[in-house]
Amino acid sequence: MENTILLKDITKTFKNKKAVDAVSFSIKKGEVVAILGPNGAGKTTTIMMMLGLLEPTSGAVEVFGMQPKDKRVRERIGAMLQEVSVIDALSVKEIIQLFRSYYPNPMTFEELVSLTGLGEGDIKKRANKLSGGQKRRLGFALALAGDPDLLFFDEPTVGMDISSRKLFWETINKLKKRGKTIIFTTHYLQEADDVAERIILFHNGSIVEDGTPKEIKEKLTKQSVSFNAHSAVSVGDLRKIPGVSDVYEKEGRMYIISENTDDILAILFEKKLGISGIQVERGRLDDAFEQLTENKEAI
Ligand SMILES: Nc1ncnc2c1ncn2[C@@H]1O[C@H](COP(=O)(O)OP(=O)(O)OP(=O)(O)O)[C@@H](O)[C@H]1O
Repeated sequence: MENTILLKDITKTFKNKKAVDAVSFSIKKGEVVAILGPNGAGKTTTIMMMLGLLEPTSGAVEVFGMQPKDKRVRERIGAMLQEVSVIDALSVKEIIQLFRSYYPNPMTFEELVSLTGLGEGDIKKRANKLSGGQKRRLGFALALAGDPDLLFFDEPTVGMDISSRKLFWETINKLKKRGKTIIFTTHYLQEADDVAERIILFHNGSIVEDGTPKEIKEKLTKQSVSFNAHSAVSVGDLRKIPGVSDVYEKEGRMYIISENTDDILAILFEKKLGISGIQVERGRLDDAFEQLTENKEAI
């Protein structure tokens, strides 16, 4: 399948600081990719290089097999970056129409309004009269104006209320169904877990993990069996069960950590301990993320 994006050994140095350090990856058409990592990990810098807004110090970036700055590339890209700066003197409608005019095959105005949830009242307003959330919606509409094949969103849901967030991700799902390639960053890991097919995890300018949310969680988090604690079952006894890596009691529940929760459940039933309220859980992406970035800090 055609690579939409190809990064070959990209490094970006600001003065003496390596913001991005020898990063390589490719993204295929139609992929929905979350770029995650703590503050300062190099996410925005990488996105800026993919957009052709920053030049790499070394390495090469290809988008649709061309240089990111190529006009033919620009016409197929939409981006919503952290700062939405617009022309204050124009109305929302005028700004959207202006952006539409830059592209050969723009989305219709009506579709842009409906996809981004801009209301009747909003489109008449001048840009400088918009609330933070309305500004994000306008930024979203401008990113979609050219009906692009490739979309970038840098922390898109910051400053959005819950319903705006829901609408935003619903629209992303619609765009995904249309075969668009979508790359986004977020600090809300649940969003990445829910929406992304692939997560590229950055830390200190390098990629430390690249895989599906499921793969990353399975690799980095442990499974647990928990049940309502009761006096007949002690932490010490549970620790003796083969395959148990840890046992602890928290808020009235007993947790058993193990790589093989099926075996643990079988043993618990066999012992007829009379336990209740059983749950089997896998750690969340937050846990994986925390573990990974903490470990790397120690190295
Ligand atoms: N224009 C610049 N001049 C100097 N240093 C910069 C510049 N832009 C970024 N940096 C540095 O490069 C590193 C990576 O920054 P970047 O903005 O890419 O991180 P990020 O992962 O997007 O972080 P955040 O989650 O905070 O947005 C940081 O240490 C940052 O201070």
